[in-house]
Amino acid sequence: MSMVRKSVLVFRELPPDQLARITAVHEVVVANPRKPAERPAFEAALPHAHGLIGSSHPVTPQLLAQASQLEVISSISVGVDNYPLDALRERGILLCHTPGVLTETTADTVFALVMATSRRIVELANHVREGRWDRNIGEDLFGWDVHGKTLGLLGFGRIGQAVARRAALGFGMPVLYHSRRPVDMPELAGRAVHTPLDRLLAQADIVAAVLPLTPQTRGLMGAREFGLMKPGAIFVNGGRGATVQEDALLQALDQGRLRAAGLDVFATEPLPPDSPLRRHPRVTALPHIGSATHETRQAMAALATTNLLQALAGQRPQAVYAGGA
Ligand SMILES: NC(=O)c1ccc[n+]([C@@H]2O[C@H](COP(=O)([O-])OP(=O)(O)OC[C@H]3O[C@@H](n4cnc5c(N)ncnc54)[C@H](O)[C@@H]3O)[C@@H](O)[C@H]2O)c1
Ligand SMILES: O=C(O)[C@H](O)CO
Repeated sequence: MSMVRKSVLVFRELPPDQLARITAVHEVVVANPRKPAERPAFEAALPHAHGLIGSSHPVTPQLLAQASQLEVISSISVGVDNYPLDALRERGILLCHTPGVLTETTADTVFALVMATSRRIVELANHVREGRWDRNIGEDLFGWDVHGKTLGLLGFGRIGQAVARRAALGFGMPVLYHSRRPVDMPELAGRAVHTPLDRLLAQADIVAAVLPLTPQTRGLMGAREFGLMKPGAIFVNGGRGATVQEDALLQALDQGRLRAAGLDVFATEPLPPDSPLRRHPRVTALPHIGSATHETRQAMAALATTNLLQALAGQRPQAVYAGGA
């Protein structure tokens, strides 16, 4: 790799071993703009930065305009909705991300939400914790079987396919999926069927979204779509919050149309303190933990660091989302 020292701005904490790989080659400033005390250092470093590495902070076109030296942004995420794709393309700035290394972990989280909502795991664990388990439970606390139910997947990329494997092979669930194009998955032997959105919503018992946020998917699930779902169905979201119109979801829950919702992602994160989704009795809400295990976050940081170092050395990075000459 090239030994030309460049300037790197780390805008989210990196594990020490990955930070050391960068400091061995480049000048590094670590400053998280989400922390008010670190914001001035972030702003001071931005005009000199050749590389940015981090996640969770929206890189606006205004912010990008200040980064006049920028060659690469290496995101520690697979989702790239925080970045201004057109402006990056226009300036020939590379955008790298971390596909693949978080697929299985995120699929585990999505499936955990399917299980938790169907079997009322959090609600019933609280029942025990709060000292209310004083007799055999009755029908009012029974759950709903997962095995054998029809799963509808919105999005059938890396994560959608990993969820489908769990569902079809582990739980005997027929899978319907909605995606931009049909996918050949020989290991599922026809048990995952490409299906138009409206038909999927009408036929699935459990609908799980694992979509990226794009202009086409923003607000995809609204009142009409929740209205098409089977009465008593479950909705899970492990993709991006803004693909769902949250008011419409709340209405479907309050009207008793939906049995429950399991959500890892929200239109605004962290979820505002007064959001009804925080305390709704039929909602299992998680703080965006899809990929949040020690092993996976380490693998994401390592891949993002490799992407950054390769780009700054003039090589084609391992996982480029867009851009570059
Ligand atoms: N909850 C989490 O912590 C977490 C973790 C990882 C990823 N994610 C989110 O999950 C998304 C998917 O990740 P992936 O690795 O599976 O991505 P991917 O690119 O492999 O798959 C995306 C899928 O969405 C489909 N799609 C895209 N636009 C569509 C549209 N307009 N209509 C129908 N289908 C459409 C594609 O056809 C594809 O099947 C990421 O972009 C990210 O936003 C969330
Ligand atoms: O897109 C991703 O990688 C996840 O949401 C984690 O940020």
